[in-house]
Amino acid sequence: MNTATEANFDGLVGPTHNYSGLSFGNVASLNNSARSSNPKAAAKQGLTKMKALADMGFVQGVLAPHERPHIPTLRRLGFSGSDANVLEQAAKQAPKLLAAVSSASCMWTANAATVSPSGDTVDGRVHFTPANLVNKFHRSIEHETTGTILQATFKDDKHFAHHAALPSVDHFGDEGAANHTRFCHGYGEQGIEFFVYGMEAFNNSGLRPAKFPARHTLEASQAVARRHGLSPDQVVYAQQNPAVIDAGVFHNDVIAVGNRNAHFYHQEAFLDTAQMKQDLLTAWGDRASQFHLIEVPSASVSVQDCIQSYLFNSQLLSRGDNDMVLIVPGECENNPAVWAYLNSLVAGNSPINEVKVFDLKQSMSNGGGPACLRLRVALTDAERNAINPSTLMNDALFGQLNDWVDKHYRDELHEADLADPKLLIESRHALDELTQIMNLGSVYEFQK
Ligand SMILES: NCCC[C@H](NC(=O)CCC(=O)O)C(=O)O
Repeated sequence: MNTATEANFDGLVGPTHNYSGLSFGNVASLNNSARSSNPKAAAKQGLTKMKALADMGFVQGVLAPHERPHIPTLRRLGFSGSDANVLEQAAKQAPKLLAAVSSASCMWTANAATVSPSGDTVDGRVHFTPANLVNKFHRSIEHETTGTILQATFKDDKHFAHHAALPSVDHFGDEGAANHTRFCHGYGEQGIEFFVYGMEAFNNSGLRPAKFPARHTLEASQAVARRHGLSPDQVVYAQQNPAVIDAGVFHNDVIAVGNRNAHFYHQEAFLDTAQMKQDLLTAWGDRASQFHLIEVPSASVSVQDCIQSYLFNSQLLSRGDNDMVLIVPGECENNPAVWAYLNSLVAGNSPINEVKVFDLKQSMSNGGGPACLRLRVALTDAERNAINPSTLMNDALFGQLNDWVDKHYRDELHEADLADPKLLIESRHALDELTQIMNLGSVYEFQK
């Protein structure tokens, strides 16, 4: 029998993880700028979550971090000389630019790409489009390396199709799977791909947020759906409520999460909730009674509580039919309204039967919870067997990566440390070794 499963590929936190306040519209990023970070703890918190999921029986992969500070970008922007000179000049003349090219933001792999499983695509392959992340300069430099790492992980073109990112311009602002969910009966069957956008680029009369940017456009999602060869009647689009973007919900995965036959979302998440429900149920077809719309009312959990706790930035994982576990960050347990809601949810008769809490404080302080840290890839057995096996989490890889973090990572980093030429050298040594551990080949510019 062809049993398909959902794999989660988490971003391994890079050695330059820091808080620089780079993401306008992301409340945690802005509130924690100027704080010092702990890259070693950040990487270990992520590894602990990955290992726990692997131990629970889920297929768990690892995506390598990018080379940071990114000297090639600084050269493109006019800095020259040796790498040490480039760094020194940038630190002196444009420290905020240096912070931007040093961010470890590629750890949030929900934003790495949009993935369409083979059950949904016209050619029966798994399709990947790296997200251009054009709305934030520090993230707009990720997609090329992301594409290279995805290709080194999902190598076999019989099974996997890799596209380039969409044009890097606001009209096609694409934040990848942070705004994309798939509903299905079994992971190998044809599913419904649900794309959520912040605004329409080519329709000036459409509603838009006023204070914070809409990072993702409808036109970007439509282009991804065309490229991936999705069947139009299996695609649903919905606009995010501009008011929640203005409150700090910069990605839809801060206020909704879906899996198989369950959509778990906040009452205020969408501009037109009734339409969203109707469109999903129409696409689902018969057996509509098996589709769970779990709407959390504002009276139980406010939008502010969603943003503070990251209740919906959780991983909704299937252990079997109608049996799901929700992976939430520690902040949910510390928020009385959210914790009370979660306790009533698991006691009720939704498919969500258990909640597991993880400490991801280092990532959360930049606005990244459990769901931001993972890219979901539904895979058939044949596709799973075609993945680079050195990227899959198990006891051996967990041990190796923890030792590697202990050897190379600092336990304190301030924005000012980004100018330290030793940090650049340390990071390159670390990544060079990582490409051997994970059998990636030469994926970084400094290796070429
Ligand atoms: N899906 C979660 C993404 C979080 C990410 N934060 C950041 O890039 C903050 C980086 C900083 O401020 O140092 C973002 O906003 O895209």
